[in-house]
Amino acid sequence: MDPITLIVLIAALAVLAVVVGGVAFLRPGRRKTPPPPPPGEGTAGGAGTGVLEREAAPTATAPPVEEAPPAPAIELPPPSAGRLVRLRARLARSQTAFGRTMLALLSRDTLDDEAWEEIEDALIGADIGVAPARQIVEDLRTKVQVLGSRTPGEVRELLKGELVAQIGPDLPRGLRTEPHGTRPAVLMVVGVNGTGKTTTCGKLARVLVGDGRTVLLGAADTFRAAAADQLVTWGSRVGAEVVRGEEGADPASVAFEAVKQGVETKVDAVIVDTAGRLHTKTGLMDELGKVKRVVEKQATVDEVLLVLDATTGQNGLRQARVFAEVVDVTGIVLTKLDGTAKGGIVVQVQRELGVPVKLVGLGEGPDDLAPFEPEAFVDAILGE
Ligand SMILES: Nc1nc2c(ncn2[C@@H]2O[C@H](COP(=O)(O)OP(=O)(O)OP(=O)(O)O)[C@@H](O)[C@H]2O)c(=O)[nH]1
Repeated sequence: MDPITLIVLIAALAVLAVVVGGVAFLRPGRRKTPPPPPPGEGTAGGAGTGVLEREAAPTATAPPVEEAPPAPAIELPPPSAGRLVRLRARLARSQTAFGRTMLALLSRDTLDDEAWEEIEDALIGADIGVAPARQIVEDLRTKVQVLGSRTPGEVRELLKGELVAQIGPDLPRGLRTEPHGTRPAVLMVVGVNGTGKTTTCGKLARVLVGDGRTVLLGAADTFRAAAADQLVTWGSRVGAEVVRGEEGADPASVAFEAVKQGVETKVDAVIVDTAGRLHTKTGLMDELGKVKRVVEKQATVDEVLLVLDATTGQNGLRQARVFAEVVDVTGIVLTKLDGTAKGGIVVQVQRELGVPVKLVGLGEGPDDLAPFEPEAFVDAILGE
């Protein structure tokens, strides 16, 4: 091939290459796929290319994802220590009339027989009971004679000493809530309906959770379905499971299941709410006795707490006595102390039933249940 033909051939090949390359470069569908749009973009149509719109289409038409309802927030109640001091204003409101009367009477210049009688009447009026009232008056008379003249501070200390002594500062008031190895502590709550029994179970669960324990609630008050519903509400607020049965189910079987589940799930404490119908003493004895027996097949019953409404006075005390006769009560929960000026019931109920008041209810709020402390109680009655 001569050089001229060769040059012409090379030039023709070069032109061909440029034409083919240019066509290839201009062909559609060879572009790199762009990066996915940031969330929320590129799915709404509008300015995007056809490819992007087609790819985004499934997302745009996907059924809306149903949002799960927000889980209820689990509350962490405050610890129980010092609660009575924090709640003393509740007591003061209802009790200071008694405290003020007593201090005024004892501060009189002359304390004659009539004055001492008035003091005794004021004590009896506060539901302290006749025998303890007489005892207090007798002691105070002797001390006042020894003292001679009395300053208001001395009068207050004298009275405080007498009231605390009658309440019994050394009675064992601690709740037994420690688990036994892998077995939970079991607390049974008994008492007449309407005294605040179910509310007490709920508040007690909060007390224990606030003190760092895990709790399971047993709704063995199968007589009133609303009581179980109430417990479920209390439990859900602090993350405590509730074992309940059908309305009218055997209370003992619910209590058994509750303790069984408590053992299996290794909670620290099981609180069992019971029905408090005062049908007949034998019926009550059978029912509570059976509940206790079946529970004891799996765990020790550490506390049987009797709930008593402080506003019901003698009548409430009479009913409470029936419970104390059919089960071995280990402690009293005195509710509604915020609604009575008769705080002396603490003294009477302990004497009558022979068990210490361990907890007091001072309102309808969830954390208005406090461990009972005699000194703080008397301080609240007498005012600071
Ligand atoms: N003021 C005040 N009210 C209280 C206290 N304790 C409970 N109550 C109220 O008393 C009412 C009765 O309480 P419940 O717990 O339903 O009574 P219960 O004894 O369980 O009654 P049953 O479930 O029928 O056995 C409720 O309105 C409570 O809020 C308290 O210490 N102070």
